[in-house]
This record gives sequence, structure tokens and C-alpha cells, in this order.
Amino acid sequence: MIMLESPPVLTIAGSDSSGGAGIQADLKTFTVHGCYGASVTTALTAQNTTGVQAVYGVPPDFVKQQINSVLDDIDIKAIKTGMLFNAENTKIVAQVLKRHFDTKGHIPLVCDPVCVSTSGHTLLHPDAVDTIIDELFPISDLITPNKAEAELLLKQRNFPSRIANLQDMVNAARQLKTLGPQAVLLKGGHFVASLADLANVSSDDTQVIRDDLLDENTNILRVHGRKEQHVDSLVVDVLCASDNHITIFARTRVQSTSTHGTGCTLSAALVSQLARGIPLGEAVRLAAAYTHIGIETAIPIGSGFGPLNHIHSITPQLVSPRTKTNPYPLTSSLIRSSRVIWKEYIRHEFVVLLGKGTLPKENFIHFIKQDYLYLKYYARAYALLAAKSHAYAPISAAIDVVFSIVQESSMHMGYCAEWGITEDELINTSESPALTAYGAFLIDTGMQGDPMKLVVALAACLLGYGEVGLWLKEEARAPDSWVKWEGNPYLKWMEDYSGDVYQKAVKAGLETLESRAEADAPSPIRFADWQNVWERCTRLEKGFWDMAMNLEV
Ligand SMILES: Nc1ncnc2c1ncn2[C@@H]1O[C@H](COP(=O)(O)OP(=O)(O)OP(=O)(O)O)[C@@H](O)[C@H]1O
Ligand SMILES: Cc1ncc(CO)c(N)n1
Repeated sequence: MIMLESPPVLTIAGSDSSGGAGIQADLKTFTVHGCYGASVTTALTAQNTTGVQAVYGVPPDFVKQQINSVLDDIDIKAIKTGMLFNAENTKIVAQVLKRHFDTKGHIPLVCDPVCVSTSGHTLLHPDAVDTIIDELFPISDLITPNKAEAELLLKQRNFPSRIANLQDMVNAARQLKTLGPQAVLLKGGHFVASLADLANVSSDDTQVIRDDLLDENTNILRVHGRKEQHVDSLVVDVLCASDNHITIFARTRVQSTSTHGTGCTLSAALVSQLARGIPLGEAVRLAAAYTHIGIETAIPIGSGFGPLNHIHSITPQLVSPRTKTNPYPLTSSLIRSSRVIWKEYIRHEFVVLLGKGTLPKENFIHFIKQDYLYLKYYARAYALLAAKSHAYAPISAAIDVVFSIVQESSMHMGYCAEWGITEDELINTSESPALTAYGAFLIDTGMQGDPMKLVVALAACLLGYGEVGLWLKEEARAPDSWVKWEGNPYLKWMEDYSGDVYQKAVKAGLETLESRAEADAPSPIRFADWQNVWERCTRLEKGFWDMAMNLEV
């Protein structure tokens, strides 16, 4: 996506010579979030992936001059503080910011109370802890301590400080908020939680957000891939908002040593979101997802704990080859590139009501009639793909799909008969605008030069329905599930899309997509075209279910 505005943001932090944490991590993160990054340096570190070798503080007067130079001139939209080094620097930062806020108005401020590096090196003099609490916390909109920092801050003010379980994290986040900031995000990178822990902390004022669109939780990638499941080893970040409401953000833990600078990166991503006016809860979710993918896609750098991959959001993931653990890199990056709309599609109200068995019959009938007409476009698009293919194997593969779509359409005819719709009525159904738009887009995409665009366009439907089928089937397995399987009037639909025949087609579709991409070497412009086609088809799919819900003709 092209960002037309770049809100200016500021980091006040230490320099990391190895480039993975501190100011360097912040500036990279700001840049890929489309923000303009300014930086005030509080300390220089000689540091690499194995640890911190030396620290050199910047004199407080010079820190003050830097902040004034930036804030007197540039319309900064959000600020973060990281490593402040000592009490003098902390004090001056708080004073100067306070003065600017008093004269020019408040600017959203995130304080990452960096105290100790992952390698155990002191990044903040112990006598500065009180200064951070007394001077900086009261003007901060959010503080983002990790587990060790939270324990240190609480101990400083004689709170019970040991964090041994998830309930302790929730309590600690609440107590930290009484120290003065508007909100607290207690980061959980150094704490391993399980699904059982999550179940134990649920209560009325605690919400759990499971970021379920990461690869590990995308059913088609997991079921048809060879990814090992580590779904019970979780990372949780706990947010205590200004109204004391607790939100727990839970994601699958990545087994990786590329975790240097994760904390700096998370708070820098958060600041970038806040600068765009994104509300705090959503900003945390987006920033945590960005950090997570950065860890997941990192390539080892250095001999110790390497940096995460800051530029994943602007690098085509296609560069990553198909491997045993990541057999579907293109699919995974397409899903990620339009994750919000993809989720609106595969978790659509239509699907949820269908799973519960409470979808009104008229909506389903409306859908199935339009879907019958859709399959005609879909078959024509595959026939077009055959016409555009240069070898017998892909021609024959595309024609096989044409035949199975024709079969699927007779399956629809069968459904319709069950629901009392005659063949005549079905054939004479008029197209809804949502269908015309989708069908025309498929054919138009096919008429263009790059056949891979057509392959991508066709995949959104195939893979999305496969995902929905697997999701409903998996959800149905849980005790007291919201999905009604036996006795559901739409059982056959759920069985068809989760069943072996359709899932075999999904797996074949994944293979086609990935093997074609592997044999290709797309330029960034072509890759962006594929992403765009995927995004538009995902949107059209969502539109199709909107149409079914609204009974639009
Ligand atoms: N192994 C991991 N898998 C997934 N997410 C992780 C992992 N490690 C850290 N994170 C995420 O990274 C973010 C930073 O968390 P962490 O608690 O590690 O901060 P930190 O200790 O301040 O980091 P650092 O000192 O390395 O900059 C959090 O959102 C956390 O959930
Ligand atoms: C400069 C700097 N800031 C913060 C951290 C914490 O990750 C670090 N290692 N180095």
C-alpha cells in the first residue's frame, strides 16, 4: 500500500551499534510503517548480538538541545522513550517534554522503561528508576515494561513483585498503572504461557485476543503443510487500559533466537500506529503482530541473539524458498498482505450463522442460487487459464478443474432441489451486482498478460472456502462448541467443504500456486500486482457473503 502521509514521530533512546535494537530498530520500524522518524540519542552503546561491551552516556544538556531542536521545528505526532541511561538524562527528558506539552499541547508518549538488556547488561543506572516513575510515568500515555522491568519497578515501590504466572502478570499490569501512566502494556517475551493459563484468567473485565491469523492458526496452511504445531506454547502481552480493562494478546511462541530488540521494535511500531490515530488496543495488536512476523521471518545475523526482520512488511516474501517448515510461502504472504479483509471474509457473519445452524433459510437459498451462477464464471476462468497455458500438464490440470466445477454445480442443483428450488428457477435467477462484479473481475484478470494473476485470482475462492470448511470442522470438535454439527440444516455444506474431495482440491490449488511461483521470478511490481489481485478477490468474496446476508439482487 502506498502511504501518502508520513506522520513525523520521535524516538528518544540509546544507539545500538549492531543495529537491531535502540534508535536503529526504532528508525527502521518507523520507516516501514510509513512514518518519518526523528531521533534523540541519550547514550551510545558498543553492542552486538552477544551482548553489550560498553556504554557511553550523552551529557544531559546535549540531550535537551536535541529534543528542543526537533520539537521546536517538526510537528511530531507521537514520541517514544527507550534507554535513558541515567537519572540526569531521564530528568531532563521528562522536564523538556513537560515544557513542550504545557506550551504546545500533549503529544502521545510511550515510555519503554529500558533497564537491563536481554544479555543482562545495565542500560539504566539503578538510581534512575525512581526518576522514571516520578517524572516520566505521569506524562506517559503508555509504559511497556518487560517481565524483569515490571518486577524491578514494582519492587522499587514495595509492591509484591514476583511474576510467576499469567494472573501475576495481570495483577502487575494493574499495579504498575497506579504508578502514574495512563495505561500499561506488560510484555511477555520472557514468560511462557499455555492455553490452560488463558482459560484460568478469563473474567468479565478481561478480554483475551488470540491473533489467529498467523500461519500456525491458518487451517489450510497447517493441515496441508508440514508445520509442526507449537500452539500450546504462547507469548502473552497484557494491556491494562486507562479504564483498567485488561486485554490479553496471545500468540503462538516462535522458536527462535532472533529476539534482539523485540521490545524496542514493539514500542516503535506502537508509536507509529498511535501517530496515525489508531486506538490503543488496535495499535497494540498491530504492533505485536508486526513484531511477531519479524521474529518469524528473521534470518540469523551474528553469533548470538540476532535481530528480527524489520522489513518483512515491505519485502516480498517470495524470496523465501519453499521449505519443509514453510511449504507455502506465497500463500502465507498473500494472506498476510491483506489479513484484515481476509479475516472479514473467512470469519464472515454468514459463515458463523451457518455454523450455528441459525442462518435464515432465505439467506442460504439466495446464496446458493448466486453461487450456482458464480461457478459458471469460475469454470470459464479455468478454461481461460487452460487457453493461456503453454504445456500439456498445466492445460490438463486446468481442464480437470473445469470438469470438477461442472460437477460441483450439479451438487448445487441437488442442494437446491432439497430446499425446494426447481432447476428452472435456478437457471433463470438474475445475477446480483456482487456476483457480476466478481465474475467480471475474474474474466478481466484472466484476459490480462500475466497468467499467474489469474491463478492468484482463482485461489482466493478455493482456499477461502477450504479454510472455512476446516475452521468450522475444528471448532465443532471443541466441548460445548458454538458450531452445531449434527442436526445442522447446513451440515451437508460444511461436510462438503471440510471433506476429503474438496480438501484434495485445496491441496492441489496450493501446489499449483506455489510451484508456479517457485518456477517464476517476479519483479517487485509483478508481485505487488499479485497481492493486489488477491486483495480484490478477497474483498469480492466478502462482498458475496454481504450480498447473501442483505438478500441483495
Ligand atoms: N519467541 C517469541 N515469539 C513470539 N513473540 C515474541 C517472542 N519473544 C518476544 N516476543 C514478542 O516481542 C515483544 C517484546 O517482548 P519482550 O518481552 O521480549 O521485550 P523486551 O525484553 O523488552 O525485548 P528486548 O529487550 O529484546 O528488546 C512482545 O510483544 C513479545 O510478545
Ligand atoms: C540501545 C539499546 N536500547 C534498548 C535495548 C534493549 O533491547 C538495547 N539492547 N540497546
